[in-house]
Amino acid sequence: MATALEAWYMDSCDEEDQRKPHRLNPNRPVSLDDLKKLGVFHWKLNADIYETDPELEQIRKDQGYSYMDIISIHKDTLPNYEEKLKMFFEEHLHLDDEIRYILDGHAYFDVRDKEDRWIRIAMSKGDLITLPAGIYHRFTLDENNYTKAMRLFVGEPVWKAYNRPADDFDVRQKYTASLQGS
Ligand SMILES: CSCCC(=O)/C(O)=C/O
Ligand SMILES: [Fe+2]
Repeated sequence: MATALEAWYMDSCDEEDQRKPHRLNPNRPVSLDDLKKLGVFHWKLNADIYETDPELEQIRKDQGYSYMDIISIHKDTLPNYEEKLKMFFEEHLHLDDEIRYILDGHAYFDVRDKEDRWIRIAMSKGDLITLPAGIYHRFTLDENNYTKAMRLFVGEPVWKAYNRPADDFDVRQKYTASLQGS
C-alpha cells in the first residue's frame, strides 16, 4: 500500500543537521491542497516499473516532459558529492519548473509558503513532484544519505539555480502574483 506524501512546517535548522526531519513540536502538517495552492503538484507512481510505466508516459505526454535523466545521489556515485549537496541546500529558484521523480531512497524538498515559512516535503520511492518556476526552495538527503531520482524537463534542460535574493526575475514576480488570492 502506497503511503501518502507527508509535509510539515519546519523548526529552524540553522545550526543542526539538515538531514533531520525538523518538525515543529507539536507537528504542523501541510496538506496536498495547501501545496497545490503554492503551485506544488504531486503524483504517486509505481517506481518498480518506471521504464515501462504507462502512467508516467501519460504524464510526460500531457505535460510535455520531453527530457529525462537519472541522478543517483550518494557519496560513492555522485562526483563532488559534498559540494553538490551544499549547493542543493542553498535557498534558490529556477526559471523553469523543477520536476523530480524518486525512484529509490529518500529526500526532502523544502519550499517557502506565502508567509515565507519553510515547509518540508518528505519524498520517497514513487513520489513525483513539480515545483513551479520562481518558487524559493532547497533540497537535501535525509539521514539515509541516498536517493535516486529522475529529472524531467520540458525541452532542453537548464539546471541553473539562482540563489536568494532573486526577486527581480520576471519569473519570481509572476510566481508571487500567482499566489495572490490563492
Ligand atoms: C533530486 S535532483 C537534485 C536537486 C536539484 O536539482 C535541485 O535543483 C534542487 O532544488
Ligand atoms: Fe532546485
